[in-house]
Amino acid sequence: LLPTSDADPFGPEILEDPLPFHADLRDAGPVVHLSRYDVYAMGRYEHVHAALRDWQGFQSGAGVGLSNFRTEPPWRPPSLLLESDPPRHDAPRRVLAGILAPRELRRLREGWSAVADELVDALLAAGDEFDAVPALAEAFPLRVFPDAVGIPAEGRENLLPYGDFLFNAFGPHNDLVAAAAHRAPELGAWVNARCARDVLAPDGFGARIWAAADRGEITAEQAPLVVRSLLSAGVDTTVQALATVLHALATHPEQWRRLRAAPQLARVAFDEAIRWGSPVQTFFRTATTDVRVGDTVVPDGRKILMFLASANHDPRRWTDPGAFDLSRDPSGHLGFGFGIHQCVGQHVARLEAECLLTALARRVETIEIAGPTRRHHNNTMRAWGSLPMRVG
Ligand code: HEM
Ligand SMILES: CC(C)Cc1ccc(C(=O)O)cc1
Repeated sequence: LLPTSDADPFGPEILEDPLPFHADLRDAGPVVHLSRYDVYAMGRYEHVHAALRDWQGFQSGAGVGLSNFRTEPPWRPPSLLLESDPPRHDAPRRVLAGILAPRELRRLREGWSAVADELVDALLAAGDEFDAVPALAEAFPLRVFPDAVGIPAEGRENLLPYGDFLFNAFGPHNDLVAAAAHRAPELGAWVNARCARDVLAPDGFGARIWAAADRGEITAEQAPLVVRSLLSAGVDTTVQALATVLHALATHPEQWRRLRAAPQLARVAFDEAIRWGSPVQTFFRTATTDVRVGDTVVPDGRKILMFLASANHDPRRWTDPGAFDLSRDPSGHLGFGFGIHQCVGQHVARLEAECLLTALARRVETIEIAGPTRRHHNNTMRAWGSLPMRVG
């Protein structure tokens, strides 16, 4: 018998605190029918992991949001990576994986570390209390990533509302989407204009995508869409992942002390925070045939909602999943996805985190929450609106 629930995972109660719902979802079985949206939800590590591996059975080409591209027009031209299946997915993925490979990022490390050091020094000079969301989690990615892509300086403040709308748009057309829908056309036009070859700096990620088109690895028509993928996925995600790791360290002093004693733990701290907090909470796949999950058959064409955050707390896979623990090996977490669509920008994110956390660990002895924290609700992202912080 297929368990069913009328819960609303995109409503304010669950967006504010999803953990009880995740526990109920895992306990109910491998698949639960969500009657409110007529979709199939998976919360256990084993099944989310298996579905992400099985790109033939669980496709991305019909969109990774609630909207089914087989029946509804997407609000923007589909991504050649995120919303594509092989073979269309292959060349754009290969190009971007090459440009964002760890060895290609080495040239950025020195400059990004210097920006992180400067940012932390300036913050400490201004006082010992600040809101870590604007002052660190937003400021650092916005200082280094748009430059690395090579977009012009003006208007970069559009990147965050564009991302917020994009991540809301993967969910239902609820109040969160309605509140920002009026800005979508203007934000979309602004982002699209920054994917054109002539506005991109000669040595950034964007120019390297266009150079791949010159070499025939992708077409000239595909190049701007691949640049758009960077501007879509590369900002809000790292902002909220940095906010997540800063909140985790500020609320776990013993883990902060371990990081200070060994700053090389910065990368483990970041991945453990992504497992523990899962800034990207959910996204969908679409069944390409009648697919079996556990003893349930999900019919062809139906949407499957994958709860990465629940899988990252599944006690069948993790010991004491609720603990934020730098001695744990977080590898295998699903916070970057898994399989052919696994985050192609994860090394960029890890380098940003390493630079910022190392700068902090070297300059600050204690960090703690200094006032009421506030969540920012989004249909896909677990986000912080405000993290008042005190450093010592
Ligand atoms: C900590 C920060 C980040 C998190 C948590 C994150 C999370 C994810 C996840 C879960 C996926 C898989 C989506 C799916 O399977 O449908 C993904 C894919 C992707 N990410 Fe990230 N991401 C992060 C940072 C970045 C950055 C910095 C970039 C660009 C530089 C980026 C670019 C992409 C792209 C282009 C895809 C699509 C890959 C494909 O479909 O082949 N992400 N990301
Ligand atoms: C977690 C993912 C949904 C983040 C993401 C967003 C957008 C794109 C794109 O290719 O536009 C890729 C990845």
